[in-house]
Amino acid sequence: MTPQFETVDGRSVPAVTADQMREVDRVAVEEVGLALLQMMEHAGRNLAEVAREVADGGHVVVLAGDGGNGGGGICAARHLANGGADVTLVLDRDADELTGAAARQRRILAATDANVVAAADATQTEVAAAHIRDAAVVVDALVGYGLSGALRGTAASLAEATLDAAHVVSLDVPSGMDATTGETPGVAVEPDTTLTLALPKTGLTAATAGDLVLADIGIPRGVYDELDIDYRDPFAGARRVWLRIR
Ligand SMILES: NC(=O)C1=CN([C@@H]2O[C@H](COP(=O)(O)OP(=O)(O)OC[C@H]3O[C@@H](n4cnc5c(N)ncnc54)[C@H](O)[C@@H]3O)[C@@H](O)[C@H]2O)[C@@H](O)CC1
Ligand SMILES: [K+]
Repeated sequence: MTPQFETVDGRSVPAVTADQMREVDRVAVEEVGLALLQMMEHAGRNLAEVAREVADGGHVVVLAGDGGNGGGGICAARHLANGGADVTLVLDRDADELTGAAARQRRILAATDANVVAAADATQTEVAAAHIRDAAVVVDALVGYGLSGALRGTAASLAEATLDAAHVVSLDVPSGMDATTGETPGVAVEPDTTLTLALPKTGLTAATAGDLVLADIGIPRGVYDELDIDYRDPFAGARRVWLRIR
């Protein structure tokens, strides 16, 4: 049965599959004119605020991959560093292997004093795992709705290391979980909190998502109308709202 999502004051919020969310992003960019980096800035800012609240002055470790999910995580690392937080970014590859928006976010982050670990080999993955164990909060931005098959390689090792972390906040969906079905074909992060973007994803459940927060990334309702998604503004002027899953 597909889970039903509602705000804590009872407003129903439709859920979308990965394919539907890909279409939302496509229409937002190609037909409406939003830039990916604009939406990502809202994602990263929201994520940084949630992580900062949980960390309460402690060390924040941000795990990031090379896609849109990783880009949002690196953006959050910048906002955390700008605000004076003790933050370490852990990449699941060498920094020069990043592409697109993630590479752009990494370049901007270089102007902060955030610590960066590129977990490209076993030694660096062990360094990263030690950071994860000691962190007040770990931000999981390895993979979002772009997951293909079981989590592999360094991303899988880092996800495994989060299972012992004090508190994990996943961006959009837990890495390793299929955003549409909720299935976990291999290792997957088990977050305490999930910050999902724009609309909840159909695969999120109370058991897998932890506490669920929905973040506004600035998509106007015309995008949802174009795709026949029954959208009623859940935010009422707030940047994010808690959701209940039934
Ligand atoms: N409106 C948007 O388009 C926005 C999207 N954002 C995020 O971007 C995500 C979608 O971005 P993408 O389409 O780039 O996809 P993702 O970032 O979800 O996933 C692609 C990345 O994951 C890796 N990957 C996929 N399957 C893997 C596996 N089994 N093992 C290891 N690595 C794997 C790929 O190599 C690639 O680096 C969303 O979930 C969302 O969180 C936000 O950052 C900002 C705004
Ligand atoms: K994630």
